[in-house]
Amino acid sequence: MEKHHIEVMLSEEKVDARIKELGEQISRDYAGKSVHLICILKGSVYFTCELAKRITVPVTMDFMQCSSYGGETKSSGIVKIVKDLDETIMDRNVIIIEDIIDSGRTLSHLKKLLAQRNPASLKICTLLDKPERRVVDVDVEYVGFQIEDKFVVGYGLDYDQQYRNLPYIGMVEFD
Ligand SMILES: O=P(O)(O)OC[C@H]1O[C@H](OP(=O)(O)OP(=O)(O)O)[C@H](O)[C@@H]1O
Ligand code: HPA
Ligand SMILES: [Mg+2]
Repeated sequence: MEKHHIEVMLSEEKVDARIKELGEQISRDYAGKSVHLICILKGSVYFTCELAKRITVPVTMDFMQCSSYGGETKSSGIVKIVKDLDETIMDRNVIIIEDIIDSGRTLSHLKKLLAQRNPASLKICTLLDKPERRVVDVDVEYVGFQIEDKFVVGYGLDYDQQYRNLPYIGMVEFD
């Protein structure tokens, strides 16, 4: 890893307050139904857990893992499925939960893959969106924050597997 330090971009209070709002919005949108949250490992673990606590309709969860970044700050462009879902999503109201949409490659690939499995509905919820970096277009229904083009860590996001446990979103500044 290059020499770097971390600066706060979004405080713990801001992130928590926005997740509460997203939970309330999802609860309203799915009133009278249940939701099946798909947590994309590893980055979205923290966000998925906090969001699930703020949703008031019945929630079930499953986990999937893709990888494209490895130890780099640039996507390799190849999305690998490392772990598939345990359960069927057929006829369920599925929401893919992501920590960040950057190039859009991961979510575009996942949305196509999951749409083929006949869910009742399929939406995407991401904590962070970096629109400037988009290479592949993807419709995202729920966005926590739009951010500038900085490599960010914390709240599940890593730089070479470090910093996931920071309770805020920090940006990596290279010294
Ligand atoms: O829009 P994209 O350019 O595809 O980037 C977004 C994806 O990259 C990160 O995952 P990563 O592959 O680093 O796995 P991780 O969650 O285990 O860190 C992040 O969690 C998203 O899944
Ligand atoms: O800014 C980022 N930080 C960490 N992981 C990422 N994966 C895509 N973009 C990022
Ligand atoms: Mg990563």
